[in-house]
Amino acid sequence: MERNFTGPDEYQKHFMPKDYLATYYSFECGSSSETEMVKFNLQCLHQTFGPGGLRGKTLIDVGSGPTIYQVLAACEAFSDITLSDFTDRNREELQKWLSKDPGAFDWTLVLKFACELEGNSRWQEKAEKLRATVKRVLKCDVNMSNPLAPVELPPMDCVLTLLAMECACSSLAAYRAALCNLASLLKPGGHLVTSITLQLSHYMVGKREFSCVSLTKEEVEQAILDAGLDIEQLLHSAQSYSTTTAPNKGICFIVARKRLGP
Ligand SMILES: C[S@@+](CC[C@H](N)C(=O)[O-])C[C@H]1O[C@@H](n2cnc3c(N)ncnc32)[C@H](O)[C@@H]1O
Repeated sequence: MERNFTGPDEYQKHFMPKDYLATYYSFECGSSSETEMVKFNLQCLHQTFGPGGLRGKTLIDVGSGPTIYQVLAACEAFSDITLSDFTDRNREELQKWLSKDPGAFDWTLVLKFACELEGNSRWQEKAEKLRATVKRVLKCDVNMSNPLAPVELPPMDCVLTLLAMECACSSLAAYRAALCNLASLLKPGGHLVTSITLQLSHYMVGKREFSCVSLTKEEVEQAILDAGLDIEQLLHSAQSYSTTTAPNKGICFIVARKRLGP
């Protein structure tokens, strides 16, 4: 394990959903680096799950954090969505939005942008559709061979994970092992959809610094192949966060398919 790795206990104690959401998802000043990163992911997700894209019944989003933007496109293509995260606070924040708690984060601007991509303006209907499609919110740890233990779900049609694996893993070896853990949740022929910030060593949540494993595009590609998946699409962008919040060097969005045999 690398020095100064932010492990599960620190996430549980110090990762504050409100600080994370305020920094990365305020979506207010249209041209901030943070907003552009959200738009990049929403555009890739729309391409992946929009017309002619992936379809299926079951999808799990792993390392959801306190966010729902990542399943706005997928809820039109999958009928049973599971959200999951390691920390209690993040799962509580998700439940607040799902149950329309008045203290929940306001996703209106992001919902409107996702609907614009789909060519409709009915963002309230989209919110209701997503609430109806999310069937459960589970605890997960990507570093365990069954990340959902003790829960066991039937093999999934799709595993989604955005901006989480590089935060949850202490080294390249741990990232490679965690990808195998995620692949084990998939049916043969099922899809992994992932977005990874490249060469990011740490990021800020409020005044706290959280570590990441710094990955290159080539390391991510090789890890996916070695986890038994074929890459069907890879979108690489130089887009990055503000250097003071998360000094990454680009981002990679990948769609990969689990091989049918060994
Ligand atoms: C940068 S946030 C990403 C959240 C969200 N997916 C997004 O796109 O904004 C990283 C997330 O990884 C989660 N995490 C950290 N360690 C983890 C682990 N071992 N297993 C699963 N999730 C973990 C954290 O709780 C946090 O929500």
